Amino acid sequence: MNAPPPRPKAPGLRSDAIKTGPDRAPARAMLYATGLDAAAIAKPLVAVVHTWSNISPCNLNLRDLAAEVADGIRAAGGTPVEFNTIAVTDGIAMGTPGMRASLISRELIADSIELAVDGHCLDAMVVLCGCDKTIPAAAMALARLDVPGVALYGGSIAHGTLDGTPITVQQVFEAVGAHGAGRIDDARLGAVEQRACPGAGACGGQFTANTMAMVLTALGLTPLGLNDIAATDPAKRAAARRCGELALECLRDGRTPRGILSPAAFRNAMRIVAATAGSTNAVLHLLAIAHEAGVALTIEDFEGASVQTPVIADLMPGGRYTAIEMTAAGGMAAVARELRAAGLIEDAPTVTGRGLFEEIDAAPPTPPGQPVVRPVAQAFKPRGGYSILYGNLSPEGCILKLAGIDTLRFEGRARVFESEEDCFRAVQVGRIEAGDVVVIRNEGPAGGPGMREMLAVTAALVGRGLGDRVALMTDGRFSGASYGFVVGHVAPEAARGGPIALLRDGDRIVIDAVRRVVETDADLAARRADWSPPPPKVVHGALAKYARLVGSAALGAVTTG
Ligand SMILES: CC(C)(O)[C@@H](O)C(=O)O
Ligand SMILES: [Mg+2]
Repeated sequence: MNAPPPRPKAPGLRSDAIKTGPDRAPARAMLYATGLDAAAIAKPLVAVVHTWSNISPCNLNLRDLAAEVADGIRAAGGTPVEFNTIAVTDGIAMGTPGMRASLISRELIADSIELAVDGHCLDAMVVLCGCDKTIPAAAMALARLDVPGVALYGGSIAHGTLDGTPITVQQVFEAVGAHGAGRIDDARLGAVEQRACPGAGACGGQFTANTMAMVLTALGLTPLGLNDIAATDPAKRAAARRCGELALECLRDGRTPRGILSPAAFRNAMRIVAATAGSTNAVLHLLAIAHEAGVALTIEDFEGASVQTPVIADLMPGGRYTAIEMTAAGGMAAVARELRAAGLIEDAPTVTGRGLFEEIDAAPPTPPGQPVVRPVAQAFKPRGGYSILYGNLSPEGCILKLAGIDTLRFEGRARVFESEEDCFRAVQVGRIEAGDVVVIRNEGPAGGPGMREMLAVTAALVGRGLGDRVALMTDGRFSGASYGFVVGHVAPEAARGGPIALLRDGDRIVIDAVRRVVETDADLAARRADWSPPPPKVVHGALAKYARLVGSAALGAVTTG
């Protein structure tokens, strides 16, 4: 890996470059026009970056929080400068061609934060993020820019309730499968759909957004506890204000992200993901964040973390509880406290200037009798929620999600699909049977392009009662709400000649988490001569540009050199 070069740090404020001296009069004229006076211009200019959008609940509260951040910045002696960037909502795009934009948006968000903050020589930043890709993008931008900064997650959505049971968007996706199989009627599907998502906030299980929010805290980029606060909890406003103040403290103390993003911080983050059976997207995103921070992290490091770390939180999709119930049970501090007691996380610097252990000590005690988080000695599962496999079908490595399943080996016959849509249709019309290994290819970072999440398919399988009787492998990825015997991120991907491209219907496939292999006895070498790369699906625009630039999923699917 090429470590990114250190960022030059001149004495004084970065923003002096745009506001100090006679030459800068035009820039000052612009700033006066925005309503600032000379005193405000002289202060540190602190970016308030957010991914607000009203297309979905995930980022809906971020404009309100941005106003609180700005107040915090002013109170601490800075001048806030607000701008927003985009978000692509997986819960809306899922199962459609639009989902190709999802992972690509991660790079665009990180790039746009870089360009806006560097383009105006801003001194520090607070990034407010809400849904899956906006969170890793915030961390990537902080690591890449290395200006003093803080990230804050807008918070989880509350869960809905149906028949007295908490439900989330996961149950809506699964209801689609149950409806397709004739197990529920239109009225029931309508009730699930109406009740699952009661307001602002990102998807409410240990799906990608909540997993990545914990990752931000474990990495030290958000003060412990603040990401646990739900989107609609009035306490979120005070948290936002605090982050505004904190950005100024970081600037004053010279505390920057790369000083926080140590190898220990990444080890802690991997352990938190394993212990909460979180989203496999965390593997992809942590590799990308490490790439920006210049920290050597490999996909194989995730296996070590997962083997050593039992699942100690009983969270959807594999477990029973929602994010709101997790927060009531003590949230991230409760998990971190148990992992620390078992020697499974390390002390590491955080954005507050205090170490992670000091933050854990200062957090409210874990409520007695809570059912969600257990001590390591009474873990729900002996090992973490994912495993990294290799073999003749994935020489660079791929990810098996272990959340929600007890099987460690699956052997079956390949049912090969060239796209998610083809596979989804086959599931919905009942053409997939117990014992099949569903292969969905040409959905990788370059081939998709954009490495779509296969939630529509995995949820449809679960909804038909096939979740533990069918395996799935893909060069695409999974939603945090996916579970079942599913292997994703198969690398190299089909479009770049990975062996998954050579599979045919009926080939015997073995997926074995004990031997850590994904393999076939089909004579792949003999088929190689007949293979040629598929033509690009998109030839113009952002998707085509991404397809040309993106690297392997086993390296985080990054586009920066
Ligand atoms: C729609 C979801 C549940 O947010 C999904 O995209 C995820 O990755 O968790
Ligand atoms: Mg997602």
